Amino acid sequence: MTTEEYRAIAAGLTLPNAAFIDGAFRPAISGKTFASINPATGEELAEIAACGQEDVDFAVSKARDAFEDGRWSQLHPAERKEALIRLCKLMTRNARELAVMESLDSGKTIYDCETVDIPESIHCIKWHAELIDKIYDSVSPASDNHIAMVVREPVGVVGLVLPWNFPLLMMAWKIAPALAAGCSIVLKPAAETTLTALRLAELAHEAGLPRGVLNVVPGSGAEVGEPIGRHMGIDMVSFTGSTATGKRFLTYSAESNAKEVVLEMGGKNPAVVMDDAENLDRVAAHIVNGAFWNMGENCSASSRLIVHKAVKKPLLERIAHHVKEWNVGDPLDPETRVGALVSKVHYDKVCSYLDRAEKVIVGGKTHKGAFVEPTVVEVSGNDSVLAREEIFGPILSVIEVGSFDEAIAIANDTEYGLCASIYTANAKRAIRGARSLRAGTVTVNSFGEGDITTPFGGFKQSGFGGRDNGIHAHDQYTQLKTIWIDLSDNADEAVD
Ligand SMILES: NC(=O)C1=CN([C@@H]2O[C@H](COP(=O)(O)OP(=O)(O)OC[C@H]3O[C@@H](n4cnc5c(N)ncnc54)[C@H](O)[C@@H]3O)[C@@H](O)[C@H]2O)C=CC1
Ligand code: BAL
Repeated sequence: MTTEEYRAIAAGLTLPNAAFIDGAFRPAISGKTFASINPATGEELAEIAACGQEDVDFAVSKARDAFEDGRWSQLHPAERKEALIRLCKLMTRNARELAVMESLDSGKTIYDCETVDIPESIHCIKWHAELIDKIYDSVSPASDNHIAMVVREPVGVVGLVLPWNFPLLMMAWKIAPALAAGCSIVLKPAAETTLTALRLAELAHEAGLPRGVLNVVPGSGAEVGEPIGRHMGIDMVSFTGSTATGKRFLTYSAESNAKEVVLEMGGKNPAVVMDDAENLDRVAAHIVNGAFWNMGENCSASSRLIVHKAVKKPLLERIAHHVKEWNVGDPLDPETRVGALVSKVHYDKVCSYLDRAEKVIVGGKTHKGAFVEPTVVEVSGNDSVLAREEIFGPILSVIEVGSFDEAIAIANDTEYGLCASIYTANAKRAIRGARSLRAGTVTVNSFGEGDITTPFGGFKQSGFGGRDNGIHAHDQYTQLKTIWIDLSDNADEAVD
């Protein structure tokens, strides 16, 4: 496919612009709208329904009706599985359209949308669909006179609040296990990136998901996110986004109905390179990918390079070489590897960090239309603002160290604990490092987030209450029930 061909698809798209509630597109009850902007061009893509409290109330009541009457929650697991598999087929049939929509809305490269975001979203939904009729309950080892069943039940109506960096993929990470478990959903996409969420809800309806089960309510954090967090009719919230906003959901829960809260939040993820790391060229390629993939707009981005002084110079030379492969350009050009940042607001934030950079080693240029070159900066130490704060842009901060213990101490000297990497040829060091790094995912001699089979979430202020992905994701959307059955004939025994 060429850029012109992608542009032609973009020009022919019908963009969804209304809330999707109870199986139908609906304008906001207030009639208000907000503009959806293509960050690469600054052009308006659509006017989207700006929902508020009354739309959230309506969506929750429809989700509750759906949950209580069992049209999805009590459907035979095999039928739930079939509906989700039909959804995957529809997504596959519409994959190119979804990829172009995602790229236009977020500034992500069409290359990533086509090779990661859309196929991995489909894979995620399929994986959880296949799991539905394979997870089982248990019987506890109670006494001979009793039998105790430990069963899992769907948690009920769940609120899902999404970020803008992987709009469709984060939706898949959350709706797939929630729907597999039998929950009903009220979902808020980030205001910057609403299009694919609305289109996916429409496709789910076409695939046979009953009305009211998957509701998408676009709008701002204050007008839709907070009402979801505080809603008395929502049993659980799963959120991905910044740590500051994530923590608010704990307050919302405490001040409303003590709903369960699962938070997947920020990261300032270290990549530790020891003096014995093998194949520095390969290490450099991983570091560059970890730092600059998805424009660095990634909670798991390796944004801090903690490198032993013995290999710093050759490693930085190889990093500078690999950065050249990450060309900045039109997101709809299939050759582009670094697209636009998600918005002008976010671009300004990333630029403000660049302005504070003490020593730029590679990159550093910015271009109108929210483009920032992959940039490597050397910082004086881990106290530098560039080493401490989540920038969420293509900026890699380099910190020099002299020993393994110093490297681990600096790696752990952060409020975050989402991901970490260690590069070393020494097996003991690799294992000691992996055990000492306080992060939910540690990769050895590579960058990555695991895959759909492995739980994803953070330690410290990166995560709270549960994990996305893997079989563990089901824990978020189910609750345990004990059913204790008395088998005795004797009334006295029964009291025991
Ligand atoms: N961990 C991650 O994956 C992400 C981290 N971030 C970080 O957050 C920074 C700011 O980006 P934002 O888009 O402002 O992130 P955010 O955390 O504020 O937004 C995430 C979601 O929460 C909603 N939200 C915002 N304020 C809310 C509130 N008061 N109550 C309820 N919901 C609310 C947003 O509308 C969005 O749907 C980024 O620069 C980045 O550092 C942003 C997106 C994803
Ligand atoms: N990288 C997937 C999770 C996130 O960025 O929020």
